[in-house]
Amino acid sequence: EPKGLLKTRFKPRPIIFSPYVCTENSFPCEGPNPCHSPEGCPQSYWATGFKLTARGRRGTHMAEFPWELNSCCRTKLFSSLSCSFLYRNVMPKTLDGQITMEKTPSYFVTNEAPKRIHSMAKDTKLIVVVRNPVTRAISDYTQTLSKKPEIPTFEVLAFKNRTLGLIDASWSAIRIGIYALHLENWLQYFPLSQILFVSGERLIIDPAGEMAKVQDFLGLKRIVTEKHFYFNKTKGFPCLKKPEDSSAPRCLGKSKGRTHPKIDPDVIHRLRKFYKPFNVMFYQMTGQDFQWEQEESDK
Ligand SMILES: Nc1ncnc2c1ncn2[C@@H]1O[C@H](COP(=O)(O)OS(=O)(=O)O)[C@@H](OP(=O)(O)O)[C@H]1O
Repeated sequence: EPKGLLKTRFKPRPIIFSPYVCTENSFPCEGPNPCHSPEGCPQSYWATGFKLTARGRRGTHMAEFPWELNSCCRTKLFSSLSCSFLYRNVMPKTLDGQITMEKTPSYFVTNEAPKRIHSMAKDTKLIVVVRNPVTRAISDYTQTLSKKPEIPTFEVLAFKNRTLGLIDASWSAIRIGIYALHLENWLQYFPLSQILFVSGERLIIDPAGEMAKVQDFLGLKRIVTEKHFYFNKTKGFPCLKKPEDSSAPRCLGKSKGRTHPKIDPDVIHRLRKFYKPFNVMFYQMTGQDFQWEQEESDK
């Protein structure tokens, strides 16, 4: 069974995973493939492509997708397929009472995504998980570092000119955290009422609270509640209690909650100053105060 299929026991509204966004016949993924690394995406998938045989229209073909690839590679592969009508045609249909979900973090910062998604389905509901952009940048860097240990330090990458304190806003780890900028792009196509902003910080402290907002936003009954979570101290994250269809509790994987490197406090301070006006703008745009200015220290 495909791993990416988001199944749910919350009948009568099962959720299926059906990732396609593109309505234009273009290839959105340009530039080097970040998944081309020994521990990343196997080169052979890119060299030969995978078997996409449309055996039926109701999901059997999904098994042909190389779900064993990591999420980065799957996203890359999805992106390359998303503009193919073949791909679109072989996706399972969304049946009555089902919600189709697609989870690709990079869409939030992809210029063409709002227009494409809007032209595909203008009533799409959008959920964005945001966290303090400084912590986000460090987390992003930590993830890259885990794959490429030879990269320069965070402090080096963060600045165009450190003496002048000039932040390098073109570095993706930093650029992605300028949420107001990206949101502006989405608001050209979608009203704010169609976008839910989930606090990444609150998702850890109060997962049930954030999930309640998600369920309300999607028009679902509040089925996921406090009773489904417990806090795993070792992991530092909430975990799901024993799911009905499995014997073990479910925590986030090894790639979540990596220890972040210790960053020079001056650099943190400079970054906080850099983000402050953008954060304030973001709070005004969303009508939500995420309180990132109040966090005293980073992880
Ligand atoms: N459910 C939930 N609640 C709170 N925080 C979460 C959750 N899922 C992922 N994370 C944290 O988000 C950071 C990036 O996660 P991902 O690896 O999933 O990102 S990505 O999809 O690969 O881009 C990464 O942050 P750090 O661990 O601080 O580096 C994840 O731990």
